[in-house]
Amino acid sequence: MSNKYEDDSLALHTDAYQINMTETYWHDKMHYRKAVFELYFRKLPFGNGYGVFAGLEKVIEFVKAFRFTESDIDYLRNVVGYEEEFLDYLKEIKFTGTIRSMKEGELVFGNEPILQVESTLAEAQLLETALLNIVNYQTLIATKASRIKQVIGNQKALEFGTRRAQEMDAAIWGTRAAFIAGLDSTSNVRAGKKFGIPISGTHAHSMIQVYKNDYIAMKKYAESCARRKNKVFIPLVDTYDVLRSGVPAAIQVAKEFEGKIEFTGIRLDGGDMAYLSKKTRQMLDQSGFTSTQIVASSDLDEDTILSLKAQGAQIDIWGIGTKLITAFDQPALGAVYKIVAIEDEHGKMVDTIKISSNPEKVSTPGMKKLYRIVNTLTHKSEGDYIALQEEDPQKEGRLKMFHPTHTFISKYVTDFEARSLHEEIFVNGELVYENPDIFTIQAFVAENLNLLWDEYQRTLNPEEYPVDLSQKCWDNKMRIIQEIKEKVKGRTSQ
Ligand SMILES: Nc1ncnc2c1ncn2[C@@H]1O[C@H](COP(=O)(O)OP(=O)(O)OP(=O)(O)O)[C@@H](O)[C@H]1O
Ligand SMILES: O=P(O)(O)OC[C@H]1O[C@H](OP(=O)(O)OP(=O)(O)O)[C@H](O)[C@@H]1O
Ligand SMILES: O=C(O)c1cccnc1
Repeated sequence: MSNKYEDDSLALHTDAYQINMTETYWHDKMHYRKAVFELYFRKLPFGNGYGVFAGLEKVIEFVKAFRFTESDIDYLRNVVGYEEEFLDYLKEIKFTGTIRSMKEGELVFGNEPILQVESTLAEAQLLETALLNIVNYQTLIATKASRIKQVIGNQKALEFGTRRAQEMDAAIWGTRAAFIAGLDSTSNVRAGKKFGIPISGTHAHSMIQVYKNDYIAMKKYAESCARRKNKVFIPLVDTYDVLRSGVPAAIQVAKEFEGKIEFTGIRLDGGDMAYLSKKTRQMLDQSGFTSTQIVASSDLDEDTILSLKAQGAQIDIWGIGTKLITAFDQPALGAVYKIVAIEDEHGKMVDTIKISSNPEKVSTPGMKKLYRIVNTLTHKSEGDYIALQEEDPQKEGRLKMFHPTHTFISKYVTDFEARSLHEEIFVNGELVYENPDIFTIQAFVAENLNLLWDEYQRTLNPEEYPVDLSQKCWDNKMRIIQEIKEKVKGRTSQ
């Protein structure tokens, strides 16, 4: 081992600047002031019409365990040399605040708070990097998986990506995110054990290469399948020649082992999979194996799957690896963590804002609540609605919803239910929320998608889903922007 520190606590899984800022606040006696931060992204990934939130389970694990260990303190002393009293303060720090969050599997859109941290300034600041790290990755993968699932429909999808994932944690948590967004199983056995995700597995080309012959390898494999409880036999048929060797060998072995194995499928991993799957289907059917399914894998994503389906490929099950687990076409979600309110010297909460020349990047100040406005006649969502904490949109008989930058785009909604999208996860440092099991979360995603019109769900050029501010929230934002402009003007004219 290249280091002399005995543990690897996660409190240091942060950017150095977070500790630098915390030290400044501590020295200035600002560290204990109450602050509110919000985590959100601005733009949906992959041009998708919605995102699927994942990451809360790991956020809970992280916050629960958040403590600097002796060796963390030693390390900070040795490499930065922070003053001892500050290190003493860090030694004692743990999370004492409140976290509100969307539930895992909730649909999420740009510019709405996924998660809010209300705590001391120091604690809230020190959580930033890890929270973003977790939510950015898992939400990205869940969203990619949901796109793939849109195209696959009711057919089965198997997650195969571990070998290509950006390291071990990404494989484990990525496959969990993919499962909650609608995939059916994982090839990662540890993820199966850790999260209860169903596991599945066929075999690799190497096994055929070892025996140098499709028929002999498949026969040996069938013998071992026959010894297993589930008896499942899914040979890979494309090592040498799909139609002349792989499929005929699989059929021959399946006939010889009839009653001893379950010939549930064959796997195709290359070549022209539209053509090969159609021919394979014919061969299986002609041999009486009409219920044996065709599994396809090989660099699949929503585009290749859509194209294969359009070509009439006879594929029943899709194995998806690299392009899903690495979010190949967009490797990062840009979620940010912004302070929206801070306690002043009189104990009063004051709203804060970050101005940008790009209107879409100006943060929305204040402590806010997030609602999904569900039309009670159509049972579809009219959009999401961000209101100030003291407001209750459900009390409005006629709710005005308008676009926060193009305000002339507006509508009134009358028959609606304003569903609050935030749950309390921690209250005053206590964990008060129990995350549901992964099957419940998966069902929750499907339920949530039912609330969205198809126009928001298509994978290509979906309609923009409304995420609106209440009039009061919008007025508050404009007032604060105006105040800041006045202040800046005052300074430049001095
Ligand atoms: N009929 C098809 N239409 C569109 N895309 C296809 C079709 N058949 C296969 N593909 C996709 O084309 C790509 C195939 O690329 P490539 O030819 O490099 O791989 P391969 O045939 O699997 O070869 P190998 O097995 O040697 O890696 C994969 O992404 C695969 O999913
Ligand atoms: O293509 P992906 O979507 O990433 O799916 C996973 C891939 O991993 C395996 O290939 P690999 O070449 O690693 O091993 P093999 O010898 O089993 O083909 C498998 O055959 C898939 O092609
Ligand atoms: O079980 C499989 O077929 C599998 C697993 C991981 C990667 N590729 C294929």
